[in-house]
Amino acid sequence: MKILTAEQLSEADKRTIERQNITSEELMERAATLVFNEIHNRLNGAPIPIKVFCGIGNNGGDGLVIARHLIQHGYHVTIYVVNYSDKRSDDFLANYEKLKSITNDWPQLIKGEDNFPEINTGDFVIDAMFGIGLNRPIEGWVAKLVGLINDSKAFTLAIDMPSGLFSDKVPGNDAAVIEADFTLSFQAPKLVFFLPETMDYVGDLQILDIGLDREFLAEIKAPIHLIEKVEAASLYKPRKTNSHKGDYGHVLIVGGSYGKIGSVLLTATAALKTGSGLCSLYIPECGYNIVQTGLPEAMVLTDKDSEQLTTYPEDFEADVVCFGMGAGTSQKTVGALEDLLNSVKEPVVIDADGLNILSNNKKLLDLLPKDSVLTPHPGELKRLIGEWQDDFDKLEKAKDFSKKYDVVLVIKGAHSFTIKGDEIYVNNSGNPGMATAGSGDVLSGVITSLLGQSYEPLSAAILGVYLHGRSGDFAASELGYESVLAGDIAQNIGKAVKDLFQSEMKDSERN
Ligand SMILES: NC(=O)C1=CN([C@@H]2O[C@H](COP(=O)(O)OP(=O)(O)OC[C@H]3O[C@@H](n4cnc5c(N)ncnc54)[C@H](O)[C@@H]3O)[C@@H](O)[C@H]2O)[C@@H](O)CC1
Ligand SMILES: Nc1ncnc2c1ncn2[C@@H]1O[C@H](COP(=O)(O)OP(=O)(O)O)[C@@H](O)[C@H]1O
Ligand SMILES: [K+]
Repeated sequence: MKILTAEQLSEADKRTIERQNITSEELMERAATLVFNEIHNRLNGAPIPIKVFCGIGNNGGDGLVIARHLIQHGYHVTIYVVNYSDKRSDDFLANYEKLKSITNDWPQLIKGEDNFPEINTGDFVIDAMFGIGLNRPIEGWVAKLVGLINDSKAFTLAIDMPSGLFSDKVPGNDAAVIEADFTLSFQAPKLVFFLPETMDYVGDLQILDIGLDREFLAEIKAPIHLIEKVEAASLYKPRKTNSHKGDYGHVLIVGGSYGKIGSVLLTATAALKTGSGLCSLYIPECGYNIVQTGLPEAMVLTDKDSEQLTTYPEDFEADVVCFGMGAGTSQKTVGALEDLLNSVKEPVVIDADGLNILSNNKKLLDLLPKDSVLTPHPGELKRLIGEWQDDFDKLEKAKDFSKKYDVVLVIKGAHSFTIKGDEIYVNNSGNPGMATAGSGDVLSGVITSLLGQSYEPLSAAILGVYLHGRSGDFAASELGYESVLAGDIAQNIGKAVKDLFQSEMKDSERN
């Protein structure tokens, strides 16, 4: 799904109005009625106090339409107009008029702190103050109202965007932003919904298809995509009946050191579980018995050093090589990575200490084969590309890095970002149960396996990140977040792959 900017969405609104020959008021009615339907489906007529806070632009207009439908369906609704300016939009005014015929309870005007209502924990608050039109931080008494709503702990539903959040920049440190429990957003997700610095304001997210012009949406150039099941399934390559293990790639996992052999075991398990035909490991000698016992399906070669990697087996023929997990960063191991990069010409996967070695020895970056996949978590990324000012700056720097070294970057996190040049793919699977030791090692195994199965590097990274998250979702639905271990993620890869072609998740599997 395309992630769009405020400008692109406003343009889509305009084109829709032209091509569908409707008024902007009709489009507002359509969009806000869909929101009402969602609320009605969930509340089912419950007599809880609903407080709708409307701005005076079109986001406020949406709020008025939602409130009108709620009143007509017998809900207990109080409407507040947050009168931060007198420049009311036309569609706001039209819907303000419409209220007259359905209620005698006229909206309450808020013009300052004296007009603030009491907001109780049990209230249901609808935030329709600002949407994509916000062009400067919320200030003064409106900021105080945002604080009051947040402090109330009332369940808060944001319409289109939590008020105070911009679609294209991060709010300042003490900016007033609604902390929504749920956001119902129109037509397309916005990037800030997924960035570490802003995602917490959004709560649970649902995108409503409000029927904006299909042709325009298809044509629009969007360098940022949200990856969900349909997008992941479109990348999947089915196995052929008439095939053998040689068709599915021989992966070589290089890593491990004394006390950190488990990491390579996790990576190799994940690679085999993702479908690699053959899996070999190159590890220090101390790991030999551990790996041969823990994973009899894998083959093991050992370094001459018993505790750390010092070389790379140059004449070994693998389809793809992955380097780094548990390897340590000793000078001898730097040499091992240098040997590897001097002998391998196909894209490699570099993770963990492999990334740390690259950060400490920047000249090695020039040796990376084109389209190699690097999978840093934010700490490793910082060492690789330097500090950033905010998440938008981070993405710019990451794009520059990807272009400079011609590599695919996977920035891991609650939503992992896969970056190649100017293209960004935001993952939407996974859960906090995956914040556990070794889950990154499993991801490297999945991506390496897909590369070995002839997926293009970018596709291997996008699909690998999605499948890894989905495997974590299956693990968490069975075990609960706290009990998910990295090995459980690897054990559930098969379910994640099967699930690509199953249409609906059972509720019990939802996270
Ligand atoms: N136009 C359409 O066809 C549709 C628009 N929709 C709604 O329209 C919203 C966008 O509406 P608007 O463009 O009217 O903008 P908003 O309602 O988001 O904001 C209102 C106005 O407030 C002013 N403003 C911005 N920041 C301010 C601040 N910090 N303090 C005081 N005033 C400030 C701006 O001039 C802005 O236009 C969307 O988020 C969505 O909710 C939906 O109804 C779907 C269809
Ligand atoms: N809250 C979360 N939601 C979704 N995925 C998560 C979450 N926390 C961690 N993950 C995923 O788990 C993995 C953690 O990797 P990493 O930080 O390298 O861990 P380790 O070094 O222990 O292997 C990443 O793929 C990341 O995207
Ligand atoms: K809002």
